[in-house]
Amino acid sequence: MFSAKRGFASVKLNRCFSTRPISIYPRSRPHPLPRLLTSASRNPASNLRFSTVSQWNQQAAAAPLSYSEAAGEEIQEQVQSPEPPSEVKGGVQRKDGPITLFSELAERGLVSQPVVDTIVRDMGIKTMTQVQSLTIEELLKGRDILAQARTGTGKTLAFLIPVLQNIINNDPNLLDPRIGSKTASSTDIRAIIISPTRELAEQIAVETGKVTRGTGVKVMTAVGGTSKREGLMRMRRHGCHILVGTPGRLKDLLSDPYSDVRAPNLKALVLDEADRLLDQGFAPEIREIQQLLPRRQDVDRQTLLFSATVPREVLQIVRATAKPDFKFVQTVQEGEQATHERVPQRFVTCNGLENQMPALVELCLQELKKQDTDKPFKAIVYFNSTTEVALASAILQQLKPSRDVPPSDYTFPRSTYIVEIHAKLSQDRRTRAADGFRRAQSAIMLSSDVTARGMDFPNVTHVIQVGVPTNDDQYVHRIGRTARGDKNGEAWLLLPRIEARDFRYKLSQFPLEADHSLQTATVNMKEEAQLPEHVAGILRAVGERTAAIPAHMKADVYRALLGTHQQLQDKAGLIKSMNDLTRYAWGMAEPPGLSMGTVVKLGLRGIPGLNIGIDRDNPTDVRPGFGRDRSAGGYGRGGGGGGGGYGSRSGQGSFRGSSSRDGGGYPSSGGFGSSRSSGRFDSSTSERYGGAKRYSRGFDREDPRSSERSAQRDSGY
Ligand SMILES: Nc1ncnc2c1ncn2[C@@H]1O[C@H](COP(=O)(O)OP(=O)(O)OP(=O)(O)O)[C@@H](O)[C@H]1O
Repeated sequence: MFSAKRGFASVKLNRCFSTRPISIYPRSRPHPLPRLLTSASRNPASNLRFSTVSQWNQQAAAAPLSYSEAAGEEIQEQVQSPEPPSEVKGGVQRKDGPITLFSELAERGLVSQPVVDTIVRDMGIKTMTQVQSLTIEELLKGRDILAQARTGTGKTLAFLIPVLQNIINNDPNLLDPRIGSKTASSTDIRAIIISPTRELAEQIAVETGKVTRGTGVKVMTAVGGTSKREGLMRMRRHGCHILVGTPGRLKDLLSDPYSDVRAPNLKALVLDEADRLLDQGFAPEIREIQQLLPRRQDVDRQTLLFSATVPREVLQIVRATAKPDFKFVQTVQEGEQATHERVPQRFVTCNGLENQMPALVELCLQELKKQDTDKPFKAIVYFNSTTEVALASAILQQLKPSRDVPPSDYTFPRSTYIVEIHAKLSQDRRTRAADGFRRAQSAIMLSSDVTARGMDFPNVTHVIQVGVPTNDDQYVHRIGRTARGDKNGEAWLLLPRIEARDFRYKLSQFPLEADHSLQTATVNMKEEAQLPEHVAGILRAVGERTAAIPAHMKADVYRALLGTHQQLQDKAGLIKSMNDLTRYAWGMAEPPGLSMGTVVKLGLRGIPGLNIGIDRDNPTDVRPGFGRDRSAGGYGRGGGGGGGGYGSRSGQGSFRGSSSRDGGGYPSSGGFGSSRSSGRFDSSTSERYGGAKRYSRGFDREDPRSSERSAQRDSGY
């Protein structure tokens, strides 16, 4: 957990435990709603939109089609945005206009002075961001709000301040730390904040601890992967006013008749990353949590929903269930993508899947060379599956100088912190990885989507995505890890040629520019070539490190990639590319085996090039040539059949394409297409090996709909 020593909250936060979850709120306004119209009173200086259901009916006319109107439903009012810079610069605040300075919250008697002092004096935050300016005052009135604002624009404080103040307004004693502490109880929780990931829940709890410092309001966390018992003991001992957690553990606590965790006077329910929490993966648990809370007819509470992305369906769900005074605050203009203008976005087309790792290493080396003490290189590299994260981490870790690895042009500086994070690690390791990366100056974090949303790592200079993300929202959230607050950052996307169509389809609306600076991206690994020394050097370095990776790890990545590329139409092209990866990058004599069940499930039946009937997950499969023992030895440097992968012997700048005849150089062939293996890779032969019944594991894309669900099951995500 975070501690004051590490530069986080001095308030002691406690984590507890695990799981269940929406028709979001009870329907509280008449249905069906009349079709409403949009009025537009847009401030020319503004690109903000602000809507209230109660105002919809008063709107009469015209104006362009709004988001919701286009959807055939209600209306939105376009209202003025604040203009913080000019007003704030002059130090003169309009007393009737939108609030843009935190100090004014106290001056207007809206927020208690000690709370404002904490924000302004202790946290050093004086001026509000747009989303804060547009929501805080409204939320203080107890309204339901769904707010959409760009990543890194302070949405957390936007909901924390009103949640805290409304609790204090309801029970002013809580402003006094002594009295508040004495009256705190786990059976009288006043606010619940739900986050889709454990790391984010912990981060929000730390932020809440900062804001509540100096008051008697107690903050606790409840996330999976931690001891439920210990968490409960802490909660009972210290009490809790604000509980921050993940859906599974919250549901578990609230539904447990012996937990003593209750919220009979709940004032606020916050859904951070609301669209994620309301999608199919989490919605059932959120629904169950709501059913465990007092009915809104009996106890009035507000619901606060925040995210950088708000798909239309989410808006519709929320509208259908929110209070009549519900507002939709949107600081991202309609049709505009919620990525920051300050993030240059580049894509690199790699010749094949086998070029991605060298291109990643080349990019990191290139950017590390440019770093200086004022701006150290700090990158998050996103992959679409946990196995890819693990493999990349294993390779990159070995590119750091050690007893066995002398520093060279192809190694990272010793000071570069390299760490992996994904849902299959223990919670303890995940927390340590996140903490370590947060504190590090120069660092590379290999990550699945567990860190894609909400995580506020300081000073991230680069977000690099390997492969096309699941959808455009995921792209937005990932690149939102950089350029936070007033910082700058850049985003890179490395994709193989086979994903080009997918890329154009999913990400066409983003301002991505082609980049051709990475030479390793375009090398044709199948042909002999004379390469510049530094290109050959990178290929050699990556090849040697790849050779040392156990075969089963590569086989897992192979299966995961098949899963994450399921939507690709060109199956034959996919298998060919995958087999090139296993051969030219990993030095495998033949592709990892797949059971017939897996092949069928993936829609690959009849596709040439598969190695069917051999599944390392099947313990009865003892055919020679497969499984860990053989293939572990089959990689790497120059074994006759093994290969060595990337340029393991391509010194002096020369770079030799593979040939099954010479079996050496870069990369060696290892019998691909040799008589021994021929026949295995055609579908007719494959059929003969069919019959394995188990569905292979390894399809572990951590995308919003599959893996987080399984992660949730596995580890209380
Ligand atoms: N008014 C402000 N002025 C300057 N910095 C702020 C302000 N409000 C919040 N911050 C800081 O900006 C950073 C990003 O805030 P936060 O994590 O709340 O962003 P977010 O909008 O929730 O992002 P995401 O969409 O990624 O979840 C934090 O470090 C926070 O302390």
